[in-house]
Amino acid sequence: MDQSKEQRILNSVSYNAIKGDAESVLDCIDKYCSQKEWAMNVGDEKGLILDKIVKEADPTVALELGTYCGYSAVRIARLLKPSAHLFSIEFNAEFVPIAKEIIEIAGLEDKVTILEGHAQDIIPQLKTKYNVDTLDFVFLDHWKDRYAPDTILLEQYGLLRKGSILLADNIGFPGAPDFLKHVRNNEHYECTHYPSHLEYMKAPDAMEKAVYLG
Ligand SMILES: Cc1ncnc2c1ncn2[C@@H]1O[C@H](/C=C/CNC(=O)c2cc(-c3ccc(F)cc3)cc(O)c2O)[C@@H](O)[C@H]1O
Ligand SMILES: [Mg+2]
Repeated sequence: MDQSKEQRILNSVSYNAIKGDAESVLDCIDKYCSQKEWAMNVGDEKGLILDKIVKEADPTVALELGTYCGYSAVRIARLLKPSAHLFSIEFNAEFVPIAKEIIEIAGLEDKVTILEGHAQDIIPQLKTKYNVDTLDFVFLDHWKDRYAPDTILLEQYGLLRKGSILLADNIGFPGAPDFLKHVRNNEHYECTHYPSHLEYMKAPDAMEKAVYLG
């Protein structure tokens, strides 16, 4: 059976990236997806905004919703301090092994745990099953209509603390209007908008940072 696009991305990383070098893994994926096959990685331009916010947050415990091929997991994990950890939730069984392999090629397998399943099923288990207290940073990049309900779940399960930083991709396109409605004009959040462009394209996109105020 033909390989999937995600498998071809892994092949390219496996063949071209320098083992243990996270930057070379990111560069390889960005090159492949801008020159060969577009894919929905956060990409190099919005990736710089992600880097900035992760450095600002300097999280001990981080969560990502929507691992996909692991591009943003590598992007985030490469910036984590030694004691820090990233949990990344992904429900597509085809993507999980691909992401695991890409994270391993980047040498970041000890910093990232991929939790296979639906976010709405796993978020309620983070404290009990994964020993999480509260989350310092959350990157939302999964189905756009899940951003709002899953943010509410994070609140309801006491996973956010004063100062927890949420960063959401694709606020411009495909858009996440319910999420924006939830965090903007909400006294529990302080929001910042970051205009940018769609990964590997000229089309406009944006990211939104929402700091939980408790
Ligand atoms: C509740 C739940 N639980 C667990 N995993 C979950 C989950 N919901 C989704 N996932 C997982 O996360 C990824 C899904 C990402 C969705 N991202 C986008 O749709 C997306 C689309 C574009 C785009 C832009 C222009 C176009 F013309 C077309 C598409 C750009 C983007 O940056 C995107 O992120 C994917 O790996 C999926 O399995
Ligand atoms: Mg995205």
